[in-house]
Amino acid sequence: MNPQEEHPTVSIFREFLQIRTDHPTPDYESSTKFLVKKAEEYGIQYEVYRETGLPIVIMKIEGEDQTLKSVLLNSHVDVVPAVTESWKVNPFAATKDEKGDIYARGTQDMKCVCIQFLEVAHRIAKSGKKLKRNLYLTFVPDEEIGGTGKGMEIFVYTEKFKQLNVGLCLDEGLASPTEDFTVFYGERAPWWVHITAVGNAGHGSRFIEGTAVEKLMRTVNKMLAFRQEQSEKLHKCDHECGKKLGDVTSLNLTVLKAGIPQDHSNNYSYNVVPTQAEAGFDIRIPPTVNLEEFLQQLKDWTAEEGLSFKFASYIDKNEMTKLDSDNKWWENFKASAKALDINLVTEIFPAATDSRFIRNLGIPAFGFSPINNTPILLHDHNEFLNEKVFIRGIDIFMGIIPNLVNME
Ligand SMILES: CSCC[C@H](NC(C)=O)C(=O)O
Ligand SMILES: [Zn+2]
Ligand SMILES: [Zn+2]
Repeated sequence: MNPQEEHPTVSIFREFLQIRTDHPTPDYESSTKFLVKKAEEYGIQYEVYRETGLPIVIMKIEGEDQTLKSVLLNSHVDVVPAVTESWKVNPFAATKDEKGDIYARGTQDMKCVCIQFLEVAHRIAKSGKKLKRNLYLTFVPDEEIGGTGKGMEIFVYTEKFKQLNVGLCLDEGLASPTEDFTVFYGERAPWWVHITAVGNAGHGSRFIEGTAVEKLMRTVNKMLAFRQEQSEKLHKCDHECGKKLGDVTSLNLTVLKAGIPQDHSNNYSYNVVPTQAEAGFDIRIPPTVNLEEFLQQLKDWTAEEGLSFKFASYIDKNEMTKLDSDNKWWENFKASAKALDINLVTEIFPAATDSRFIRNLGIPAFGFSPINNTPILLHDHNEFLNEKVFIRGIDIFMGIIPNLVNME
């Protein structure tokens, strides 16, 4: 290839980035059409599964032994919205600068991995050599809005998923700003809690007792005190004991509502004590925390009369993938990394991915995006990935995935 020419897989990546799969109205029909066309071109078996209500593209490279558990490469095709005014380029144009940095929403999260997985399948199919196990690729919708409803949460309970007979799943990780690569073996449980307080009304000039806001504030303050404890645990300990964000419980007050609107012009009735006040928290709980005990903690925080809560996101089970010598997949993965001379760092993913639905079925899953020496820019403005890092990622996957699929 002429050094001036763009690597063909980079061109495919840039084309895929231009497909508008951003929320709130992801164009899944176009991404499906794109992937199907590639599968046809590469001679890879595929089907478009629509039973969950949105298209899931499933590709298969048949292995020698159908009785063995398969390897699943799962990626989501949707991306979060981009605030165009805050970007230095159009976030859906996949502009490449003189350094080879490609700017677009989804460069890191996770259209890079979609195309890397596709290229790995392409190379395996092209080689004509059969691997031991079945290799599947799934391209799923709606991960960015939780994977619930029509996404992975539903798909993993279908007969179709069962038929895939998955033994190991690879899914997204995060970019690493250093030379090392990060592998995620679990993630924190995302609990989104909406607390409502009701209390007494009255004139704003009086000392009204038992107001909704007062009750809510007491709870909010208890929860923020817990937040402070956890933050100190992370920050005070950072250098001494190497705690990472994924090892502590984070809690953010992300919704706060009270007050009686007066009209439609942002005015409030400042002299009316409102009877209702609400707070929403984004809580992320490490898999080492007992979720039943944490639920009890939440009940204790909201025990005062007039307070209630409901979940906007909740899981009562949060399995990790064990990284011990009994996990042959992990041993195999590590051996490949060693042969590639890359250094792996293992962590708990601080946010949520579709892997949680896989791990909760008891299936091991690794979150791994082969991106190093790159700032973590998922969901951020000016998200980018360098083309060389992207291409090296395919070689890294080629050094890992066939070994996993060939595992005895
Ligand atoms: C409750 S599911 C939400 C999923 C989203 N995932 C990422 C990677 O940002 C999150 O963690 O907020
Ligand atoms: Zn993602
Ligand atoms: Zn994301």
